Amino acid sequence: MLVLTQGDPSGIGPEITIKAWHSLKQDGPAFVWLGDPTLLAPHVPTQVVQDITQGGEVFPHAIPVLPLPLAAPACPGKPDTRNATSVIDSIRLATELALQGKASGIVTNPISKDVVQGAGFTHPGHTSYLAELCGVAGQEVMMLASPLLRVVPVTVHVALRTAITQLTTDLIVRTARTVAHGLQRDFGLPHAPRIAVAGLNPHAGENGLMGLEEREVIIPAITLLRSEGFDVSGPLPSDTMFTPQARSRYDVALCMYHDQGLIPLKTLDMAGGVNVTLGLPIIRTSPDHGTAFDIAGQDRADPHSLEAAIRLAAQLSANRRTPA
Ligand SMILES: NC(=O)c1ccc[n+]([C@@H]2O[C@H](COP(=O)([O-])OP(=O)(O)OC[C@H]3O[C@@H](n4cnc5c(N)ncnc54)[C@H](O)[C@@H]3O)[C@@H](O)[C@H]2O)c1
Ligand SMILES: N[C@H](C(=O)O)[C@H](O)COP(=O)(O)O
Repeated sequence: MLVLTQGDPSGIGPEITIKAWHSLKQDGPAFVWLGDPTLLAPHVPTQVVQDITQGGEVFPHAIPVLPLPLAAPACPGKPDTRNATSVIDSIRLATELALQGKASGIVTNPISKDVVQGAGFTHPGHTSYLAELCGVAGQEVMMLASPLLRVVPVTVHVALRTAITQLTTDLIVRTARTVAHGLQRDFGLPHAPRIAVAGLNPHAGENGLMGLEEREVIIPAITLLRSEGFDVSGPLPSDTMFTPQARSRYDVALCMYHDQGLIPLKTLDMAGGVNVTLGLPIIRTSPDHGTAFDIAGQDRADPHSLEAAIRLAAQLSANRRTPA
């Protein structure tokens, strides 16, 4: 049974949860909502459950809820830091259920990083918080996966200037190892994952004419990974590595910074994209988008990325239980 966190109650999480439930209620995968039931009712039937195992029998006719009350009423589009504790508790409690083996995985509705950080949350988002809760801090990797493309940013939620200073051969190597393991264990890739490594600079540095990071940082990482038997190509010019022809030659693109990977992923497939955290002892996915405060409460949110996240979490969980 999957657990779905409530996310920021003023965002589109409640709306896309309701829409996803209508799509999944007959054939699943089923989930239990961990949040304030007033966010869903009266728009949709809900039923409080005492135990996550009761979720399966409830799901076809109501959203099963593990209740977690908000501190203040949620107003769509107007986030309230008074609810930050409830937002964070939903993530923490869902993680505990997964670590105890009671939940097969967790799917997280979007949170607003600056709202929770305004309440003292010190992480840049779910990913590092989940790693801390799971006791694997520093081993987490963020992947955005869709049927059209998988991207992994080696540096993530930091300023671009900081990302460039954070880029090291060791970080690229460690990230690639985690990605290869996750693609084989959780995604069930039947072959050695083909990893395409992006350059950092235009034209991948043009042999040092436009930057030295490829020569001094990225190529040494590729060389070391190849010596360990990984199927790695690059450094590739990132302006041509996302064409259909180029994408057919790899299973995942290792990108040097957040937008280098997330722009092509969300441009190609915002509805089918899913955020997956690799390197954790639990399964975690989330939609590839955020809280969309600008459209919250207007019945305009597209639920497809959340539905894809729920389906992928169920698939990854099954693959982890019965490895190929
Ligand atoms: N997975 C996550 O928890 C996650 C992901 C990205 C951003 N965020 C957070 O969300 C907040 C807002 O971030 P942002 O504005 O950069 O990104 P966003 O994804 O919330 O919104 C960007 C644009 O895309 C639209 N959009 C997003 N999801 C949509 C959907 N399902 N249907 C229709 N339109 C959709 C929004 O209306 C907006 O115009 C920030 O605080 C950020 O930290 C969270
Ligand atoms: N995938 C989102 C993005 O970067 O656009 C999100 O911010 C990820 O952050 P967390 O899953 O760590 O909250």
